[in-house]
Amino acid sequence: MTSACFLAGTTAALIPAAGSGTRLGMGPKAFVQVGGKSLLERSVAALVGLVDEVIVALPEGMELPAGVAARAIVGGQTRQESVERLLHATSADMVLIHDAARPFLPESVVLALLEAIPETGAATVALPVADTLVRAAGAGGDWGELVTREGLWAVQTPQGFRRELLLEAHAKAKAEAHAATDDAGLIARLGGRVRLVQGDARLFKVTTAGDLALAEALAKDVDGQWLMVDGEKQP
Ligand SMILES: Nc1ccn([C@@H]2O[C@H](COP(=O)(O)OP(=O)(O)OP(=O)(O)O)[C@@H](O)[C@H]2O)c(=O)n1
Ligand SMILES: C[C@](O)(CO)[C@H](O)COP(=O)(O)O
Repeated sequence: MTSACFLAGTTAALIPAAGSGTRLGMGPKAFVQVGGKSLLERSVAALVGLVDEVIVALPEGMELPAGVAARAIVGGQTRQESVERLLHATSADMVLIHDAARPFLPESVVLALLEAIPETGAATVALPVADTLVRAAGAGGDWGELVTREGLWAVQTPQGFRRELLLEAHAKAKAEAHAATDDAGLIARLGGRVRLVQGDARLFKVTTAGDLALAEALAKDVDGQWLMVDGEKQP
């Protein structure tokens, strides 16, 4: 039984961490460290204790850092393939799919997601878009057309599912050679209801160097490494 106790049956956290981090350019991104801990270590630590097991998909030839409370499998050539392999590596009733690249995962968000899954069997964290959006003109560089942000949400992870439901959606996507960038969309494309759960700005995905700088700063705060002088945080 999960310590969260929202769900009947067992729950597994499945962490796709087999990416090459091309846009960051520092090698396998899950192993990049912020504040002395890898993105992977931070993502696993945020889930251990809230689920019954944690499984990580790693690049071929790589191993989990010592002390990480999870087991590892070899990931696929795409995130979609890595998740499919993770789904087949567990018999849990419910699964949480969480990018290792989103290392700052508040417990409150995990609990809210776990509570949302039973209604439809599929839920994802997401944030309402707060910026003005524009579609660039041509190859980019110039303002093209305004895109209304009304009703738009930016999808984050974790995403939570009845495992059988997501297995079926992945199988259909594979049979139809449909490539997707996330998992909830695979359920929605088949007409399944997906609950949107309020995410958190701290759940940003470390994708580029700018994100890494933000992650370094947040890691200091999260790890309580800020020096406080007269009530002010000092870097
Ligand atoms: N074949 C892959 C590709 C991606 N991922 C994982 O999926 C998450 C989101 O992917 P992304 O942020 O795009 O990571 P990368 O693919 O490593 O980045 P890039 O696209 O810049 O190469 C990451 O935790 C990444 O490790 C994975 O498990 N298997
Ligand atoms: C799954 C995801 O994090 C939801 O926003 C996103 O789609 C991953 O995209 P990436 O290009 O694989 O980083």
